[in-house]
Amino acid sequence: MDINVVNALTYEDFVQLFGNVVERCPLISAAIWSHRPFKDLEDLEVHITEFIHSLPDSGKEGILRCHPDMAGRDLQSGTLTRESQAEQSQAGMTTLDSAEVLQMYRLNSEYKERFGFPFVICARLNNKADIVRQLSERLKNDRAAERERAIEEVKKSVASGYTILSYLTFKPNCNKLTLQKCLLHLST
Ligand SMILES: NC(=O)N[C@H]1NC(=O)NC1=O
Repeated sequence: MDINVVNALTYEDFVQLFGNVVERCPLISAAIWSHRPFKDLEDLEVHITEFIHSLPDSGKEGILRCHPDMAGRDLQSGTLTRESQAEQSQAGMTTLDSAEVLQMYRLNSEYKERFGFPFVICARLNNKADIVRQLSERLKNDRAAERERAIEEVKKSVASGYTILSYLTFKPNCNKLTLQKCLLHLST
């Protein structure tokens, strides 16, 4: 896997490719571009999660507030990003019945009222039952503990099963030349 192509990207192409690795937070990729060259894609993921970890509480809460609710209005109105749409769909959020949609709305509303940021979970690692259970259980946390718990879920979305490479193959609408250049080199 040739990481040199990623390291050679202009910051414009880098942000276009990786800008939504953290939902609706392109600033993070724009910032870690300064840390290239990356040893490999795992090193790139580590830089992203370390940047998040280094933020003050207000910055971490800002990242959380950029996440759309699970089964929320963005899903209902079709305004989720491509990544979120796939993640929420995979977790069963697109096949809820009306009672389940109402339950998620009520739990999300209670959560946001209590914490001032939305319930965030790595949807790809959870199913519908997990999400409802975690939302109900995490409502009982204190604010500081829940902020850190939610940020851990964001980091799981960046690292674990969701490698940056799978992200790369996932974004066909980004700059074709950049993507083809990356995939050609990264797959060798
Ligand atoms: N609220 C929330 O966790 N939203 C995000 N999580 C995820 O995996 N996809 C999303 O849209």
